[in-house]
Amino acid sequence: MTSPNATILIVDDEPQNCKLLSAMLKPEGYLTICANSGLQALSLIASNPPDLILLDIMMPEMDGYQMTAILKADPSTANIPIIMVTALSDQSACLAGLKAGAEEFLSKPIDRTEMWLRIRNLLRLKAFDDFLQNHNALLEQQIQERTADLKRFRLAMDATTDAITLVDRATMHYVEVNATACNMLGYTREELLKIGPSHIGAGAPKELAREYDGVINGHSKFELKETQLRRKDGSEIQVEIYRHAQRSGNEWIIVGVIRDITERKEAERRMHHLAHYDPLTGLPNRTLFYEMLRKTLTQAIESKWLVAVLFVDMDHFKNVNDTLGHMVGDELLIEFSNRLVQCVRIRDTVGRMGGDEFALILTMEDDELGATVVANKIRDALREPFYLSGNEVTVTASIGITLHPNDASDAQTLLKYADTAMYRAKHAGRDTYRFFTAQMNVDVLARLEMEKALRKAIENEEFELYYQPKVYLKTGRITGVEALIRWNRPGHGMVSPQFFIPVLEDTGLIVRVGSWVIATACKQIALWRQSSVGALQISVNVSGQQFVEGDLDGDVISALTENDIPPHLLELELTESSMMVNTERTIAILDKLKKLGVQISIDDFGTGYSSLAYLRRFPIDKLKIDIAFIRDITHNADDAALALTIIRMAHGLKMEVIAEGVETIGQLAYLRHYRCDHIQGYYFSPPVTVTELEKMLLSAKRMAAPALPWNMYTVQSALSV
Ligand SMILES: Nc1nc2c(ncn2[C@@H]2O[C@H](COP(=O)(O)OP(=O)(O)OP(=O)(O)O)[C@@H](O)[C@H]2O)c(=O)[nH]1
Repeated sequence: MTSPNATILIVDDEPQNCKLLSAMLKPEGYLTICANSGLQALSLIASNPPDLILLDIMMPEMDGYQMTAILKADPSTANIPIIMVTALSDQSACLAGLKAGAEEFLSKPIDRTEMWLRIRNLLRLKAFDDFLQNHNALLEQQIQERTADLKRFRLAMDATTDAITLVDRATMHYVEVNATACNMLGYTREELLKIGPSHIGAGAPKELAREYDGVINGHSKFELKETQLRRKDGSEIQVEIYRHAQRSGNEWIIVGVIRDITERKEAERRMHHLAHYDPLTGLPNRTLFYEMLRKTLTQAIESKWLVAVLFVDMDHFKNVNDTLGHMVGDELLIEFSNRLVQCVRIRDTVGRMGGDEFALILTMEDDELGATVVANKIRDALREPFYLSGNEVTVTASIGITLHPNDASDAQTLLKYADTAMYRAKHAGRDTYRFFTAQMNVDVLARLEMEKALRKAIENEEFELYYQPKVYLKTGRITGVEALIRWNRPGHGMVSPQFFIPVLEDTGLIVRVGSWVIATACKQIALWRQSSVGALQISVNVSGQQFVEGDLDGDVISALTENDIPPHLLELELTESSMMVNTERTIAILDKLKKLGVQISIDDFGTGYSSLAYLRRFPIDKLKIDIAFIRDITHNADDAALALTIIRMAHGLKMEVIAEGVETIGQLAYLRHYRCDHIQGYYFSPPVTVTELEKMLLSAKRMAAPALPWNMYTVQSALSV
């Protein structure tokens, strides 16, 4: 402070001296305070520090030296300049004053100008000193704040889960890295600060420099890049780098925030795999298969290749699931897919379309023979049994083949056509292949048309029941009838069940139609009971789907109660294969109905599983020998032997036997001879309308016993061979 109104403390035990000095200073604009002793002075300084002290040396109690020493020892007063005022003229007193810490001294008598000059200079120095001290304190505070900031920043940098790196564009070296960067890359900080991003596989130096310049020049202000980095141990790490440029003086610093995305990438890879591959077999799923087929077709058009799509469906796979369980079914699907893969070349594709359906893409340079070769290869590969959890299983497959460009040129149509051709192979008896033909398309459309018409037929009640009599061989009398559905399709006349039953089965409509048959048959039983026809048993055919998807026991029970008829007048005819679906449930339903008194019969016996031992689990009253064995019974020894075995075994199990499709007297004679219980067939009557049947019943039509022995000798000699 140089302004004259600085405060000056005058310390002198002589009040006169104080007054004199005050009088000298006031005109210069200084404020003065006086103290008569050292102690008073110290107390004044403590409450109101002056800018300068004029201090007498010789004072009682505490002299000027002592007071100076005290003030200079205290940091809060050390910078107050002290001028010692002494009457002593010797040099040693002055030096002692300076030694004690005083800045200046004045000799009495005091020269006004000298005093003014000294005071002014000391005040100037003090002001400068004060300024320096303040400035230093400020700088120190700033440094402390910066250090704390940096510490916080470092802590934050090190605490983040992202790696942060600062690269000097000029040297392409790291100039700063956080702890996460070190952990992520497996280097120490010191090691990283000696290298640059190109050392850890971020890119070739030139390429990286180009990228950094792009960031610097603002082509991409913030740039996000997915890449791989190499750890110190050589392992790779998937990262996402977010980069931006920061100017630092004349240099550019590239700040990189690096995130480890290895897990995310793995999850993405897994999701992609799940979305495109079948988890059971590991084969491409339907989605990926389509994609691959589309790509193959594009390439094939360019290269003028032929492409074949094969649709492969296992035959009767459901039986494996139902008899050996789903786990074994799964095992079979895996093994089956392995065999398919082995049947094709590496460049071909095998995919799983769902369930037991697989599809293949084959590219061929010449003709469609290649497709036939593969289809046969598949069939041959399936000849060997599969060994699944201790079970030996043999399966066959039905294969549909379609060709590009012959049949279609887009993936969807090709696959649809291959599927259609596969169905044709199924209908042809399975274990075979079929090429798609234009006629198949026509058939498919006709089938769709029929499906639509059948839905309408259910609503409009266009179905009718015909009845075929069953004759008891001991009496020749009609003891029951089989209800056979007919469809009186408007504009088409009577449609044979062989055309529409498979469509009802495939579409699931059989469940609704099956219920209708049961209800209608029961109504008819009731009507006959009330008429002169009397009690007559009707058997109805039941589909496996009625057990699984329908409410068979509910349908039967309500039809019986609504019409108030004794349950034994209703017989359910089931095929062997329908009993193999969901066996436990089927047995439970049949047991329930059997307990009520409903009769159970096995239809088409001999064509399916044909294990009597297995069938013993079911509550069966009657077996119906399939028409296929009856047809040639009189001249085919095998058929005759089989029919005989069935009759004997069934009787052994206390079941009755009925033969269907009996058309000739020879067949009748054979069956009667070997004690078949009932027959049904054109020999006695074809299926007829209710009216015709009623006529037959009322006229008590019966079957005369054939005159024996009708070519029985031929049959017997054939059997004895
Ligand atoms: N074990 C197992 N079974 C499956 C799987 N996916 C579907 N299925 C079963 O596969 C069967 C497919 O049967 P379908 O093709 O309709 O009939 P099928 O018995 O093979 O008879 P056809 O094809 O007419 O010869 C059904 O019973 C499904 O329940 C699966 O991943 N594992």
